[in-house]
Amino acid sequence: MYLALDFSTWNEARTFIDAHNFQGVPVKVGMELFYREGPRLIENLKQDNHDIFLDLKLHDIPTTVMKAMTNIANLEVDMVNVHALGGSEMIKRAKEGLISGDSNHEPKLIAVTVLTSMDDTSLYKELNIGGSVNENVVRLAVTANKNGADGVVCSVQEAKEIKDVCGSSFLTVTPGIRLQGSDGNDQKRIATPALARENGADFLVIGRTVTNAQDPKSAYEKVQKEWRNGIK
Ligand SMILES: O=c1ccn([C@@H]2O[C@H](COP(=O)(O)O)[C@@H](O)[C@H]2O)c(=O)[nH]1
Repeated sequence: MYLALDFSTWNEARTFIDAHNFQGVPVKVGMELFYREGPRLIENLKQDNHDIFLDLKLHDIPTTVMKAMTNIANLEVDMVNVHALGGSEMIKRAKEGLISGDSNHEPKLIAVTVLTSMDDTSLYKELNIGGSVNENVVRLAVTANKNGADGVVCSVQEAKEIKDVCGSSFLTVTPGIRLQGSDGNDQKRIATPALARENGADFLVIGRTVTNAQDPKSAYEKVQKEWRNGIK
């Protein structure tokens, strides 16, 4: 389970981690924090023994993504990602870039399918993309799988079908996690930790349910417990 460090500065993120005893938990670093703090942030988090999912969602021509991934590989994080919509060649080259880094520690390559902030209406009415979200997610997962990705970002709703189609070792990383009755915010495809468990998601990404909670530690533990044990 990755805690999304959606903060503007390392100082804010560290204050939150320390105040609520999240020392050493796996964390997800996104654009907001990385674009402010850069690679030294990763050094700081590694020194503090956090596993790191670097969520920069690369999407560019294959050569550019490959070269960027070579540099990212040297940060020795655990997981990185690209947008699957960049296509098969881009995904292949991203993997090549990760392999060709100087480090022996190769991060897992994850492809973002359809953002969890989108639903069927956003795809069709806004973007004129045919097919349901579910169909598009599964198709992108198959492309990612064929071209060397280790898994995908998807919603909990698609996790089971992706495992059926791509195999059980193909990873499903699922944001949009909410406790029963919590605000979905800008997310459209949300699900509880219990459903994530039922659908076989490998990793949860948990942000505002914890970071905006009155008692973040107890919200985190509730999510963790529900994910491990289901609702009892
Ligand atoms: O499809 C995606 C891909 C990435 N995310 C990221 O996950 C967290 C979710 O935050 P919540 O506060 O739990 O909604 C956030 O950092 C997103 O950038 C995603 O939500 N959906």
